[in-house]
Amino acid sequence: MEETLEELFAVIEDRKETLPEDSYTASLFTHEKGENAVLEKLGEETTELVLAAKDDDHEEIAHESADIVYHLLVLLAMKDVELSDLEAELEARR
Ligand SMILES: N=c1c2ncn([C@@H]3O[C@H](COP(=O)(O)OP(=O)(O)OP(=O)(O)O)[C@@H](O)[C@H]3O)c2ncn1[C@@H]1O[C@H](COP(=O)(O)O)[C@@H](O)[C@H]1O
Repeated sequence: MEETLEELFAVIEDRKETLPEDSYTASLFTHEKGENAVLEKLGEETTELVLAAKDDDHEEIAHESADIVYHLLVLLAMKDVELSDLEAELEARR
């Protein structure tokens, strides 16, 4: 899991740097709505996760959770927050 998150975050940071035209991630960094594009996605997907949880739909819960984690990592990269900052915060709570 940790490796998956680190690899995904590295890809996101690369997309932020290189802004390929065909990249969904890059489109979030260049969106005309600015950071609101990713913030809106996080809001929508959180609502979808709540509905999936209410339905006890395990597959959908995993799907929406993955959407949220991905968009959360995009937000961290957008705000120049490192993955290690998130990790340190979680570690401090143990
Ligand atoms: N993990 C993701 C990822 N999760 C979600 N998404 C995109 O996020 C968008 C979600 O928006 P929507 O909710 O409107 O899409 P949807 O499928 O209709 O929504 P649901 O019904 O599924 O909730 C879709 O376009 C997905 O393709 C992602 N896009 C990219 N990644 C990762 O980012 C990497 C780089 O991707 P690119 O930037 O596209 O090259 C990929 O290799 C993946 O590892």
